[in-house]
Amino acid sequence: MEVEAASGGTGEIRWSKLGTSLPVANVQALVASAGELTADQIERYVQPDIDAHAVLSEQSGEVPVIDLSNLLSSESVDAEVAKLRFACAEWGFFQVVNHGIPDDVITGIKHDIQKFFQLPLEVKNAYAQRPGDLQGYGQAFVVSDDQKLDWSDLLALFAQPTQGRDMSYWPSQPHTFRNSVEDYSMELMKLAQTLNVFIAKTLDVAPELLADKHVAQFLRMSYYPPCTSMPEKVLGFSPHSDGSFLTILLEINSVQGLQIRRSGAWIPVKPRHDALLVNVGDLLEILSNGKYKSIEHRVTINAHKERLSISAFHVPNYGGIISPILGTIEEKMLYKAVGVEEYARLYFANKLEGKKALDYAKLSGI
Ligand SMILES: COC(=O)C(/C=C/C1=C(C)CCCC1(C)C)=C/O[C@H]1C=C(C)C(=O)O1
Ligand SMILES: O=C(O)CCC(=O)C(=O)O
Ligand SMILES: [Fe+2]
Repeated sequence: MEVEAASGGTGEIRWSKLGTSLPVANVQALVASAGELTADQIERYVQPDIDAHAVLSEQSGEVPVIDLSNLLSSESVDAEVAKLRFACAEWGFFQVVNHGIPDDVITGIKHDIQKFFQLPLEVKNAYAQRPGDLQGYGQAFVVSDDQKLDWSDLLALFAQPTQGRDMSYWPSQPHTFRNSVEDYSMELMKLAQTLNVFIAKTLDVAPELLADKHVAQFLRMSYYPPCTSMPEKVLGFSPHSDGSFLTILLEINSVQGLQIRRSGAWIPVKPRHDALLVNVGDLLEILSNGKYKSIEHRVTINAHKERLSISAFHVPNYGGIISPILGTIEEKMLYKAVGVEEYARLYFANKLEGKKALDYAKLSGI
């Protein structure tokens, strides 16, 4: 599909004006400059407690796998819905296979994101975040001069609804980039809506109640450079839960790095070339009254290989309100009703710290 090269988002869509991150060094350039990092630079990235001892690699193959073709077939739907319910309730993460996204769309986005991050810094900087804006090339969630920094760079784009896009942030190099992102974004919107229908089934609520929960889509393309000198001391993405309703992740180059927190341990997720990884976000935890948990996760860094991924955060309308829906409340309401804008503002105003943002929505007693 052709993407128009217009610039400027529409006035009523204010998603990306949610604040900004403090400017910090470009990590890819830091690594490419090859020289030893100064002690001050090292200090900004060294994490005090990575609990490497708590990594349970033997459980890495256990993340549930959901077969979308089984959900779409009348003979197998009930059994697959039960698997989906288990995945959302017990893991908060699942791999989706037979997701129906055409191979050329996946190949295109993977290729073009890799090409974008290979461009010279000055070319990428033409899309640098501007003050007050979440979108663009840079870093996120840096709110103070003394916090630990993540070992990664990112390109963040507001992708849906299309009238909210600011094309001045959409790279025109490689020349296929915009079309690849457009095609991938549209396919993911369809997938998210389909998943929504079945998530509603797992909660025994009418699908219409979830239909407006995936209206907007924000894309984060992450580049995690290798770190030869101290890979076990830095993190590509600090522990956090996603502020979205549902996140869909494509691991671009199959380098392992993502770990999810389960029973106090960290479980590495084995990349699967044939799957998309889906996770429950904070807003779905609220809507399901805590039946489904947005699970804390983090990204570790490889000593020799770069890692790339694209996360698609699906969220309701900016003006929407999320609260536990009837049918999910067994005894009492555990979360209060929260405005999506209100939650988004809170989420971006602070350093990501595990599931701390969600405390805001918790009613006392939990
Ligand atoms: C882990 O990152 C996120 O969860 C996230 C989510 C952002 C959002 C909300 C918390 C509420 C609704 C809107 C929105 C989708 C923006 C990340 O968003 C992007 C934006 C930047 C910058 C980024 O790094 O990821
Ligand atoms: O890169 C990854 O594997 C995960 C990224 C992530 O957690 C996020 O974008 O929220
Ligand atoms: Fe995440």
